[in-house]
Amino acid sequence: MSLLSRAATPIASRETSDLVVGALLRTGPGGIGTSALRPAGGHTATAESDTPEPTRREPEIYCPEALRDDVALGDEVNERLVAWAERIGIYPGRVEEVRGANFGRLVMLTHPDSDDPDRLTAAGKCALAEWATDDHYCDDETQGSDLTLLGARLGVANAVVDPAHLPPRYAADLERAVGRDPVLRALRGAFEHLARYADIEQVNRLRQEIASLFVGYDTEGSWRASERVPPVWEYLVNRQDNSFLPCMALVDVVGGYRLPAAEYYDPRVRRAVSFAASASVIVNDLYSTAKESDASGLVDFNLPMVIAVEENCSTEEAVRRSVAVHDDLVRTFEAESAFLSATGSPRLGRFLAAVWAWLGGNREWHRGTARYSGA
Ligand SMILES: CC(C)=CCC/C(C)=C(\C)COP(=O)(O)OP(=O)(O)O
Repeated sequence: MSLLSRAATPIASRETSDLVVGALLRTGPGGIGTSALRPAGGHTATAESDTPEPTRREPEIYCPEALRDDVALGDEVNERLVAWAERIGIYPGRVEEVRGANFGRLVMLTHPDSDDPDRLTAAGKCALAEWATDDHYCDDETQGSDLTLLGARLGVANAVVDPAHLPPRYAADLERAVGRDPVLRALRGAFEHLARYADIEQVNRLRQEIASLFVGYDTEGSWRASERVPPVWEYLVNRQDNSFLPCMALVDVVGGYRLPAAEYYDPRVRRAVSFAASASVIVNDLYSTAKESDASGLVDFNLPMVIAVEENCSTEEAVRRSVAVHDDLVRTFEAESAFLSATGSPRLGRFLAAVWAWLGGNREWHRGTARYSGA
């Protein structure tokens, strides 16, 4: 769950948990669910050794392809994001890891309807600030995360995202807290940059999505603190909030138009986009599972893990079932958004097409980022 190596508490709460979590821990990169995975990079043996390199595998999922891959644009945005991260102070001393994660590539791939580096950088800063909140507050003890402080920190972070209005004396205290904490500065800075392109309705929309994201972070912290593996339904409820929805919510901002609130919050649109959001983050679960079971035997939550625990099945089978959940979500989004596009406004059609494109770019980024491959 973090960009960086971290220490977390092993989780096991049900009778089967030790067994299943143990099985998950024994699986290394490329090891989990191999029969549900397909080779992506081929199988090679080096000249120096007859030992074959581990085959890189990736989940065979139902997902659109990325609509563009402009490496130069992605690099340009990435360098701007890395420079900003350094300036603002997130991930201190880990600049190369931030560069390798290549969040610039993520926004280039997921927003193919803009080639404006500044717009893309604004969206990238939002994503990076949201990720930094997760890593620094929730997942990475080497970056100061502390479960006992999580709720309080997220409360202050939310007061930066949705600015708190305090009596002057206390407002100064809040400002000092922001000055001390790079995560808070990143969240504020990202919103400032975004305001060049987002109107007040779009800014408020993002605030709301981030509030839900923070609830998701808190929920995961509670599972971890209580060493409780949630049932699958509860995991999926949380993963809808703790998802890439805040990124997807910006597709119109980056595209240079606005989907009005009446359409964005239409329950039928909300439902379709929520399916896409859940699918986007199950992709993350599928690609980051190996990273989340690190060599020191630590494990984090992901869909294959909670399915394996609840359904008492092998990790291979749990990956297969997770892929099936993912594919159902994508197909449902595809069908419902096709209907909504056919019957709704041209803007809605454009927005839903952009969410579809976002899914394709998201998977492409997960395929290559050093955040998950360690490349
Ligand atoms: C960009 C964005 C909304 C990120 C915040 C939420 C987040 C970190 C994810 C949705 C990814 O999930 P996870 O916490 O599992 O992340 P890692 O796999 O550790 O990168």
